[in-house]
Amino acid sequence: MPETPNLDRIASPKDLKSLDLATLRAVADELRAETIDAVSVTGGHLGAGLGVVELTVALHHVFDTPDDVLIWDVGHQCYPHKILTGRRDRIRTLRQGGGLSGFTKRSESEYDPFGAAHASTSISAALGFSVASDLKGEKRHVVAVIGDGSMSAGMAYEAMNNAGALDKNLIVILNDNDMSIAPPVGAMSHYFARLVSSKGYRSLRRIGKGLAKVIGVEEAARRAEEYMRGMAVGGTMFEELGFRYVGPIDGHDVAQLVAVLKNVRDGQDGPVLIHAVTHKGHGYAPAEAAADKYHGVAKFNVITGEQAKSKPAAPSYTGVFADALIREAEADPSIVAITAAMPGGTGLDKFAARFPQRCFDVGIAEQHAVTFAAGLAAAGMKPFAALYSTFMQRAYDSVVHDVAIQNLPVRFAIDRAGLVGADGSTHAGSFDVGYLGMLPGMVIMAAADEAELARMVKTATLIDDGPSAFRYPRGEGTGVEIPANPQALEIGKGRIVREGSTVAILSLGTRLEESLKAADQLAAHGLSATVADARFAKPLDEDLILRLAREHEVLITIEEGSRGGFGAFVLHLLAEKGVLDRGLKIRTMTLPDVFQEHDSPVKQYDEARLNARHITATVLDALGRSEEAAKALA
Ligand SMILES: Cc1ncc(C[n+]2csc(CCOP(=O)(O)OP(=O)(O)O)c2C)c(N)n1
Ligand SMILES: CC(=O)[C@@H](O)[C@H](O)COP(=O)(O)O
Ligand SMILES: [Mg+2]
Repeated sequence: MPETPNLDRIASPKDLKSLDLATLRAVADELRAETIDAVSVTGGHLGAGLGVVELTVALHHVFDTPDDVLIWDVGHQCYPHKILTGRRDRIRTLRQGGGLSGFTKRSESEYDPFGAAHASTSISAALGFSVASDLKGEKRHVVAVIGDGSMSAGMAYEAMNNAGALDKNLIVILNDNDMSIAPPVGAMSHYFARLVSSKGYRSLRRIGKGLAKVIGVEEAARRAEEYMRGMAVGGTMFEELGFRYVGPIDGHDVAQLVAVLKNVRDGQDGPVLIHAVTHKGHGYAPAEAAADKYHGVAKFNVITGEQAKSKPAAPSYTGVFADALIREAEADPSIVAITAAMPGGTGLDKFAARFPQRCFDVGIAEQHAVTFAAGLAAAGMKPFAALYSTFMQRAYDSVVHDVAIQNLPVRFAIDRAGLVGADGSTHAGSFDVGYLGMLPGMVIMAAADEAELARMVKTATLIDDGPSAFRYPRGEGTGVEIPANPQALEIGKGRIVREGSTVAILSLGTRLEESLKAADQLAAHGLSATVADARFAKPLDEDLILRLAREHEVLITIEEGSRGGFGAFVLHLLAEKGVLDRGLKIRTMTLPDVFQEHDSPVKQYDEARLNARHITATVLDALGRSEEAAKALA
C-alpha cells in the first residue's frame, strides 16, 4: 500500500478546507496512488478516476459538500470522490459482493446526492436540485461534472436548453479528456478540440506551469484567475445556450482549479460551464499509454500495469456476434452496423475494421442510434443496431414509434442480456424481453449458446418484414462448436433438447445448461424431464408449449429476464387456451422483482434462484415434495 501521510489526515471533505495549495497537491498525489492501489486489487473503472483526481480535491476544497450538491455523470470516475468522502476504509471492496458500488449511489453516502451509471443525466438532475433549492429558499451550490463523451447525448443539451432558459445557478464542469470509452466521435467532440486549441488556453497553461516555478503557486493561481477574467472568449455554443463559459482551464492544475472554482462560486449569477481539460489515466504511465486509457481494468500489477486477465476457455458471445455479422455482411452489402459509443463492448470495432464505411459509432446517443437505424431500414438497408440491453432502455420510444409502429426491419443485437456482475443493477439486462415483447410485430430470439447466436444472426438477416431482436449475455460462451455456415431458424419455433415424461423445463436463453443439469438432478429423484429451448420469446412456439403443457405434470419456464417477460407470455397463452383450467402445475422462474446488487454473475444467478438446484427444488415443491426440495437447495 502506498505511503499517504497527507491523505491519512482527510476523514471527510471538511479536512480539506484549511489546506494550502501545496498540501492540496500532495493530497491529490496520494489520492491518485491510493486509487491505483485499490483498483489493482478490485478491478474496475480506473482511467476516468485518475483523470479527475485534482478536480475532485479542488471541488471538495472549494465547495461545502454534502450541503453543496456534487453530481458525477456516469459515476465511473467517482472512486477518488469515494475515498475523500468517508469510504476509504471500504475502497478495496469496490464492485465486490457486499462492497462499495462502482458508481455513485444514493443509498451509500450523503455525498452521493444522485445515483448514476448511465451517461448524460447529471445536468438534468443538477438543474432539478437547483430549482428545488430556489423553491425551498435554500442557499447551496449545485455542481455537475460531465465528460466530453457524455456530452454526445441529446439529454445533456435538453438539460442545458432548459437551464439556460430558467437562468438558475448551476455549475457544469465539462471534464474534457478527449476520450469516451473509445476515442470520442462527432461534431461536438471536434468543437471541444477547437476550444482547447485556442490561444487563451495555451497562455493559461504557460502561467500555470511556467510561472508557478518562478513566482510560487499561490501567485500563479491569482494571475491565472485574473487572466481568465480578462479572457474574452465569447460566442461559444454554451453562451448561446445561456451559460457563462469559463475556460478552457487545466484540470490537473490544483491552483488554477481552486482559483477558478472559487471565482465562479462567489460570483455566480445563472448557469456557468467550466471547461476543464484533463487526461484519462493521468499520472499512471501504463494507463496513459493504453489505447483505452485503462477505462475498465481487471486486477493488475501496479508496477508493470499488467492485468490479470485469464485466457478465455471459449469465445465471447460478443465476439461470436461480430464474426457472424461480418460473415453475413461479406455476402450482403446492404448490411450496416450501428453502435452507441460501445464499439469494443459490442464487437463492432471488428466489423468497423472490415467495413469502415458500413459501421457507425454515433456516440452516447441510443435514441438517435435506433431512429437512425430506422431511417436506414426505411431506405432499404439492413441495419443491425448493437446495443447493451440496459442502454437500449433509453431508446424505448424510438423502438416503439420509429421502428415497431412503422414495421421497419431494424435488427437489434442485444448484448449484456441478463445479469452482468460487477456493474450491478444499473447495467443488468433484465427488461428487454418484457419491453420488446409487448410490441406488436417484434420478433425476439434469445441464444442458448454461441452456436445458436450465430444462427440467430443469420435468421435476423432474413427478417425483412418487420423488426427483430436477438439477445445474448456478457462473457464467454459454452465452448460449443460454432457452425461455419449457420442455418437460419424457423421463426417462432423452439426445439426439444431432451425428451422426458413428467416434468417439462422450457428455457429461454442460456439457462438451458442449468436446465439440463436440473434434468439430471431430477432423474436422481425418479423424475423424467423434458428440456426444451424456446429460442423465441415472440412469436411463441404455441404448438411446442401446448404440447409440453399437455404431456407433462409440471411445466417450468426459465429465463434471464424480469417478470413480465417470457414466462408471462407463456402464461397468457396457456390462460387463453384454457390450459390453466386443467390443473397443470406451472412455475415461471424469472429474475426476482428487486434490483440486484453487484456481485459475480454466478453468485447473482444463485441469489436470483435461477441455477440448476433451484429448478430442481421448484419442480419438487410443485409436486408437493417439499422435504426433498429443501434438501436439493442445501
Ligand atoms: C447511456 C449510456 N450509454 C453508454 C454508456 C457506457 N459508457 C460508460 S462511460 C462511457 C464513456 C463516457 O465518456 P466520458 O463522459 O467522456 O467520460 P470519461 O470516461 O472519458 O471520463 C460510456 C460510453 C453508459 N454508461 N450510458
Ligand atoms: C461505465 C460503463 O457503463 C461501462 O464502462 C461499462 O461498465 C462497460 O461494461 P462492460 O465491461 O460490460 O463492457
Ligand atoms: Mg471523456
